Amino acid sequence: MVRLESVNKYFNKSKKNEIHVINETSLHMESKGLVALLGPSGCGKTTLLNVIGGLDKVNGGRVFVNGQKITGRTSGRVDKIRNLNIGYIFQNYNLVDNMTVFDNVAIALRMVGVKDRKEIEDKVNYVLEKVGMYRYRNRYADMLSGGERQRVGIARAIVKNPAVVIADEPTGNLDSKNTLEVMNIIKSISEEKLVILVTHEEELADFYASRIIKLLDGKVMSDEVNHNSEGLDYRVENKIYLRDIKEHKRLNNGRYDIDFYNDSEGDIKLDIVVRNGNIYIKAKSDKDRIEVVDDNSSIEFVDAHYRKMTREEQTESNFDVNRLETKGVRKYRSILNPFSMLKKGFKTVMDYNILKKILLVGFLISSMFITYSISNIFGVMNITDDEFVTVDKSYITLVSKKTSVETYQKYENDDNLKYIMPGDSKVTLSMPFDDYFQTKYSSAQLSGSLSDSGKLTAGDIIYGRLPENSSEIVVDKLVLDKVIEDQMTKSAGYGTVKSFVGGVVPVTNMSDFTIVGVSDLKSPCIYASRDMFVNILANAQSEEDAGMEGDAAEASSGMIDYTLKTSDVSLTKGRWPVNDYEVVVNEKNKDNMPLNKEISQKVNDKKLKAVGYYKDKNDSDFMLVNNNTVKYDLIRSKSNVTMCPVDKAAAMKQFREDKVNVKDTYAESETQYRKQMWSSIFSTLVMSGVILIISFIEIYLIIRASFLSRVKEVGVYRAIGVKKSDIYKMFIGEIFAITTIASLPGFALMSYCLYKLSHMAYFSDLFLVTPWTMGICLIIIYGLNFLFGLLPVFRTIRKTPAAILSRTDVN
Ligand SMILES: Nc1ncnc2c1ncn2[C@@H]1O[C@H](COP(=O)(O)OP(=O)(O)OP(=O)(O)O)[C@@H](O)[C@H]1O
Repeated sequence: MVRLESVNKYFNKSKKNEIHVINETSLHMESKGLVALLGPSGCGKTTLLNVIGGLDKVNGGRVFVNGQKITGRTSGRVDKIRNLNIGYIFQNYNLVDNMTVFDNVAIALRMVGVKDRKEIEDKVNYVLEKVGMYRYRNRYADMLSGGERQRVGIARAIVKNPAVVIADEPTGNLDSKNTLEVMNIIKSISEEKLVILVTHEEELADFYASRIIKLLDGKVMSDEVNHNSEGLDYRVENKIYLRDIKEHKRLNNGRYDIDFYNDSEGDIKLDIVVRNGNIYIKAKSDKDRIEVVDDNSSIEFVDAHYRKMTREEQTESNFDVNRLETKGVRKYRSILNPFSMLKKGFKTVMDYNILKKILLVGFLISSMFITYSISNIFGVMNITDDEFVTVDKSYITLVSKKTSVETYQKYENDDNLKYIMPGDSKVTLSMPFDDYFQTKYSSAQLSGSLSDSGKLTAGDIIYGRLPENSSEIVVDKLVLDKVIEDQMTKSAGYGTVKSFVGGVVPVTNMSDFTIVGVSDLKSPCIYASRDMFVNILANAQSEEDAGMEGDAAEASSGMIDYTLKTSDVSLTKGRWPVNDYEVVVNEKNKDNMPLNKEISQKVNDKKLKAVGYYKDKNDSDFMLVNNNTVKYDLIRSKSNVTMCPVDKAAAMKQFREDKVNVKDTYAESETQYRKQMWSSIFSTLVMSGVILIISFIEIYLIIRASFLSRVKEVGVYRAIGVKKSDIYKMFIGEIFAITTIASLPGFALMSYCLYKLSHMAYFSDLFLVTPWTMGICLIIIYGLNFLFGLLPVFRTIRKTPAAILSRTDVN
């Protein structure tokens, strides 16, 4: 049944304090009988049992249990063999403290695959009754005395009816009465099974054992069949044998019948009072202690002489091993399924003491930190178009400080370009708030990139409609979004993008434009008719002077398309400037600007020719030229040319091949913005990184602290044969419960706050609160808790059960 072949075991091998605790031991034990291992303390008895029971590894030799080798095999395999074959009674009980007596015993049955509740109940109750613990079956193990715990440990070992029972000092903590009861049970088990017993009490071994092996310093000193002694001289302290007491006096006068037994020398002085049916006894000397013996007391008076226990009395034990025969096929089983795993996890957390519950606040805080940091990192990394895009996304820019009109005209006729315009296309149109008196003198500054309304289709418009004539414009939502953030705009009644539809936008020297539609093309554009571009560029504020008020907005050179003014001024002499480089000036200048003569003002390095005079009641002094001349003036005064290509990529390629300096405005502004943002992103990353690391350390420390107090529990579970996977499950369930109870609310709270913040203009770019960023936060929170939580479990569980227990053995 159990065979050891040249087994060697060392502790602290190759170190100064090396102990050769099992020394070349070979033994063979049959499938029945009670084998007692005797020897002085520290000679290696427990270690030998651990090796046989698969709780510890050997350094050499082989061990077989029930024909199966348990040395040199995986821990899972060893667990299986020992669970199905061995019942272990531990010297220090190894009960699971937070389980009831019943559950401590029942777990052994569940592990060998017994599922039927009734069967479990019958067997557990039977063994508990036999070891005298039935009435305590619902008590938690940590409320039991040492002797009671030992009896539960015995019940657990035998309940599964194992082929081998290993008993390490099973009676070490029992009084003599219980010792005999337990030994009688063990003896009756050994009639059918193999029991290996370690005991210090030689007389017990002599009486009960069928074979006695004596060990010394790890070696077998003797190994003999025990010719059992006749009787067991084992005095039971709680029985007082009255006939062995030397002095006996009797007082019997009819009314009083008192027996007095005394084995002490001194005087006995007592007052006995009987009153109202109660008996009061008072010792006259302080030294005498009085103990009342009644039905509930553990002391028993026996009206006989003490005698050794006889073989017949020993076999009187009515322990019936057959009642423990399991019905189904025995199988090494997991004791937890996903449901019970979670249930146990939540229960464990709920049962935490107050200190541990306070530690849970740490999880709450760290999950808040993690959520904050992750959302912050994503927020600053997530650069959206509206943060940097300033011109129509389809535009490219010809980079040139000064462009010649000839070059400009060449590109104007290029088939690859839909249209071009001088400068960077950015304009600012002022829309005055005329609706209310209070806001009359303020205006909304609509800054955007001038773009062709002809490109729009009805599907691009989210409010209003497409323009129908050249005085109607469409503004993109991106432009308006920036404007409505302003409090003044809101109080002027323009709190929504939609409210801008119908807004009137005056441009100096031109007739008013009306906003007829709002587009949503994520391009910051003001869409107007292409014919209007030159005049808008010449008369509207450019981006730089957008901040200035009033007249500063006027075209700096004072050159105006005469068609815009024909109704305001009257031509007094000459004709309108239909040809390029012709000009009509105010008649007050006629003396120094003679008709049909070149004047000193130049456009495109060419002198203008005065072809007429106008009269204006406002006494203005602008130069009226044709649209081309205005354009030439713009070309020469502005750096860069904005181009709208038919196909951006193809145009860029072509320009690069021709070595023309063009840039993809959208791509470049993105790169530039990213560069500019990097410094702030970097500092955010560092801060968030530090917060994350602090959170990780916090989680690790909390779980580690919590786990250290649990190492013993893990050792106990491993020792009684619970699968490694079940121990992982227990902790997974617990970590899941901790995370759900403590971290999840922290995450939810922080997500809610960040969500609110991210809807405020100032914070909107700082935090990204989307389902997927929050999903990532959750994964990180649960993932980290599992990782750090299972790390100490993993490190501990790799050790043998004996090694885990030896670290925590304080009993
Ligand atoms: N994990 C361990 N690491 C180092 N030494 C150990 C370890 N476990 C036991 N020992 C030592 O090995 C020797 C044998 O210990 P073991 O517990 O097997 O003896 P024992 O005969 O069962 O003693 P006792 O009768 O007191 O229980 C002892 O000297 C003990 O100190």
